Amino acid sequence: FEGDLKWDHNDVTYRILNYSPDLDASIIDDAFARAFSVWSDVTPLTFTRLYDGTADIMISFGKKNHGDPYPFDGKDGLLAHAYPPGEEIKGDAHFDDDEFWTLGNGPGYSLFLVAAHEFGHALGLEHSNIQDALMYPMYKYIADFSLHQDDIEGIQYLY
Ligand SMILES: COc1ccc(S(=O)(=O)[C@H](CC(=O)O)C(F)F)cc1
Ligand SMILES: [Ca+2]
Ligand SMILES: [Zn+2]
Ligand SMILES: [Zn+2]
Repeated sequence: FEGDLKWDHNDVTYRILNYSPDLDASIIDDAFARAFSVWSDVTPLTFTRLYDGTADIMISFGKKNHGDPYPFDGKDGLLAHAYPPGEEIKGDAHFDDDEFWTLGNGPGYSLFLVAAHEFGHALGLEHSNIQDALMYPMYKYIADFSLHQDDIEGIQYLY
């Protein structure tokens, strides 16, 4: 998706519009908060959760056609997508609720890992060609996750 280079402010806001039935809402809230802290740990960015109105990053779960020109595809395949910074839908992150969202190493996809990757896009990052980088375009479960140097260099170039 095309978009601006980066946010023109460091105090980025987000709002969780709806939830997946796969995990308890408090678990989802925490997974998103941890995914944001991946990026705030290495930049001057702060992330504040809003409970109404318009936030920079509007987060939602949807299936197939979910209101934008990029429909999801049922189980597997596309897991999620996010728009680069900007107004309106730009910056927003959508998660395919035909996936089974989990956190551990069991079946399904880690909501934390996928969200951390999507939020990278929502901050302006493109894909990495380093397989161990978070921004590598293929999902791979990682137990004790930490950002790769390539991810850190990418985000610190922007902010
Ligand atoms: C590690 O995090 C992700 C890896 C791959 C994906 S994806 O397979 O859904 C990817 C979307 C993306 O790169 O954000 C695909 F092209 F749709 C999402 C998150
Ligand atoms: Ca899918
Ligand atoms: Zn979408
Ligand atoms: Zn991606």
